[in-house]
Amino acid sequence: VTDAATTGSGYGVLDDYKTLNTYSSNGTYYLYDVTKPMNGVIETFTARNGSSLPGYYSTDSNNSWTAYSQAADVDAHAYAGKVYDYYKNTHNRNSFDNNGATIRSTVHYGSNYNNAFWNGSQMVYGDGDGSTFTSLSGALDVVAHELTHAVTERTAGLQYQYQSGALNESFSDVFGYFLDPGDYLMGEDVYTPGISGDALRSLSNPSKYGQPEHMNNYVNTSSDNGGVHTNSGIPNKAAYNTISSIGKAKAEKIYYRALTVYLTPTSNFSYARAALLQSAADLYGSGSSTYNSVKAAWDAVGVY
Ligand SMILES: CCCCC[C@H](S)C(=O)N[C@@H](Cc1ccccc1)C(=O)N[C@@H](C)C(=O)O
Ligand SMILES: [Ca+2]
Ligand SMILES: [Zn+2]
Repeated sequence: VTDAATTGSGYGVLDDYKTLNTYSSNGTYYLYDVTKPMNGVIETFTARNGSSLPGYYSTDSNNSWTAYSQAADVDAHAYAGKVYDYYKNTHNRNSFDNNGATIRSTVHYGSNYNNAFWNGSQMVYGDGDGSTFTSLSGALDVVAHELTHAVTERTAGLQYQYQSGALNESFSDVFGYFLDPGDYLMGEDVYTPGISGDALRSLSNPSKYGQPEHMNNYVNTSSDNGGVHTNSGIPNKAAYNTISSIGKAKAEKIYYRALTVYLTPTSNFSYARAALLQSAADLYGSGSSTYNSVKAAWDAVGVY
């Protein structure tokens, strides 16, 4: 019996049709993408609403992934491939370890689970409860957020607490924007399916969703690892200021260089400003308008 890379198709969480890089073996099709360079693999599993990982390979009998129960699998797989392609094509990074590590996702994690995460080895997505979230892999910015945690872990290693943790969260949101640049919203495609126009967070208006957007409003708390999902509003706003003044193409180069060259596990907001300024100087010159825009972006959020 021949095993082979195949092309399937199906519908995502938003009922959107897409083709899929799959694999056939012994008459069964797998969400197993072998099309990436240097034998990189992207593979998708289902936890079948349990909590053991990775769970079971997502399979189909005829390579037509059209069941509603498969929509989360379809998007986790397709969007992981998109994020792989982004890091390779834009930053010449071959997977999160820059050495072709297998990118593994598991969907249908837990019951009514309103979150997604990187567990140090793989991405994990809940189905949501249908009110706060629908299946979280249905949003490209969510997938990019989670895979960027893997990149951060292998590079800056920003500790997931207090200011370094808020930076960790912010870099995941910012690369979520770079993958999904149609808006400055985060999670809008899967957040509150019954309500249109809202989002979990906004990079342009963090305060719209309860986040501070200036250092004067930094929230001192021990919950949520020191408010990592709250205080990320401050670097998120600085990122919006940067992107809106210098454009996406320059901003993504500066952010990638800061993350991979300068940031460290204990970097705080002030150090992130310095790292981004140094990256801007390296790439565009210290007297450049680009450099001055990054400076102004962080001045505006009160981080020096
Ligand atoms: C398991 C413990 C929590 C891990 C937090 C993960 S990394 C996380 O930040 N998940 C994102 C998911 C996301 C990303 C982009 C857009 C929408 C939703 C997140 O922001 N989770 C929120 C709900 C949170 O944990 O507060
Ligand atoms: Ca978005
Ligand atoms: Zn996160």
